[in-house]
Amino acid sequence: MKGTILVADDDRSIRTVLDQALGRAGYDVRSTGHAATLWHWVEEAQGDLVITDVVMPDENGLDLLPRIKRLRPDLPIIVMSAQNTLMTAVKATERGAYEYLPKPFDLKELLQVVHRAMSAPHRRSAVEESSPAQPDEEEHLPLIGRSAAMQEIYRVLARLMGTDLTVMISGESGTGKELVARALHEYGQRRSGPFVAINMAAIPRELIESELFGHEKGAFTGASARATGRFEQAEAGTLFLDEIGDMPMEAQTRLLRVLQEGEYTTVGGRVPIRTDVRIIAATNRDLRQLIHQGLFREDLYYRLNVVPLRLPPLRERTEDIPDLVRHFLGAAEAEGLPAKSITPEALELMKAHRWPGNVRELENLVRRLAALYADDVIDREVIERELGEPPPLVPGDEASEPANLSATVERHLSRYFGAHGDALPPNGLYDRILREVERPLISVSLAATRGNQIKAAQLLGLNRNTLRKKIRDLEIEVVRGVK
Ligand SMILES: Nc1ncnc2c1ncn2[C@@H]1O[C@H](COP(=O)(O)OP(=O)(O)OP(=O)(O)O)[C@@H](O)[C@H]1O
Repeated sequence: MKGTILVADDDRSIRTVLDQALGRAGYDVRSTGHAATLWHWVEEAQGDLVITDVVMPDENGLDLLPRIKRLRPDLPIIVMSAQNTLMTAVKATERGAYEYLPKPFDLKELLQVVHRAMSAPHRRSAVEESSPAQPDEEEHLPLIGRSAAMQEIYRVLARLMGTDLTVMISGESGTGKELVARALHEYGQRRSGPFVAINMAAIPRELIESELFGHEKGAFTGASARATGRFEQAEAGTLFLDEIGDMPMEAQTRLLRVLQEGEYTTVGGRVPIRTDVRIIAATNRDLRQLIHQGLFREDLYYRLNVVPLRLPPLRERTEDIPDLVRHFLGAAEAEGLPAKSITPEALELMKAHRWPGNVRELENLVRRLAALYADDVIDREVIERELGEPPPLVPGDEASEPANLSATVERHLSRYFGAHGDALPPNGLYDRILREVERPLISVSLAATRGNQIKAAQLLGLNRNTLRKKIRDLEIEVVRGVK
């Protein structure tokens, strides 16, 4: 036997699955539906690893964790939970869990974690007994969403909690980059220090260096007095550098030096100032592309990209929309706006929307409805009116409307299959069909924008260079100024 695993979960089917899978993998398994029995086994010095659920009839598994850790600090514990909030992930990690797995979990992944835990030299997990990150049950920085994508983010955040690592958050505008940066700070070691945010895109380029590092009196025209910079303000805390891709080259060079040497000088100053600041950067632009174009320093990129964290756009996690809507409706109510509910049909319609502005767009819509809409129930018609049918790409061109576009694809497909009789079509169908759809889509967009590739890229939600490449690859003719 490779060792004994103690399993606690009140769901019999999960116990059965784990019994079988772990047994087959060569482990001895003891399982129970009660926290008390698990605790009893642990007290008796049984088991080499614990896998526990959080909600059990007699006790919360998370409350058991510190007790187990105190009694047997070397016993690794894997926590599984269907609650799937950031708080559960954070608490499990904070209380010494070896790993946290949101339910439903992938059995293969669980087995990998078990093998890892059993073969790792049993390190004592750092249990923060004295200062829990967030003593209250309520998350005061609520990150909403239980989709697989968000759960992965919670797990990374929980793991980062005990570290001071530099994090690079990427994601479209409005996906929650700043919220995640704040959560990293609030649940991290520096939570008693300041959180200072600066948006590179919002500050005139020539002022960025002085904003970041401060300046001496007379350093430039208009510098009538010495001013502190964000680095100084963030001392012993976290500095959030938003839209880092918009940072001018000279400022990048200066920032790189700070990251390498841990000190900087103010603009116009000579004396090096030591700094102790954790950096979190964010970008909605493709930094690799900026590097390629010579607009971003590659060495700085590697310094910042220690832990990359990608926030998915809302359209990739539409299952989170109902929770988000309820959350924002609740927030509006807490601010004194009338209570409202929303119908399932309205939510379905919202799930079908593309949300180019991501969570921010959704939040604004819900707030607007909470404030301005008279009825208590938000139904499908309201959402239809608010989100509106997207206008045809080319006004008057029916074929370019999305519904007709999919009909066109279907027509193409049936023609395609028809041409091959009963025989299967040749391989590579997916790419062929995509090319067939891509071509008219790009041509129509270019026609709609009179050949303006920047506007067409915006319309399509494509990067300008990606569009250019596609135009070249698909040999699309661009006619300027003609509709
Ligand atoms: N998972 C989430 N749960 C709850 N609220 C969210 C979530 N993600 C984003 N929000 C809310 O959406 C709004 C936009 O989020 P945030 O400002 O963090 O996005 P961002 O990615 O930093 O945007 P930008 O790139 O435009 O600065 C905020 O009001 C934030 O509270």
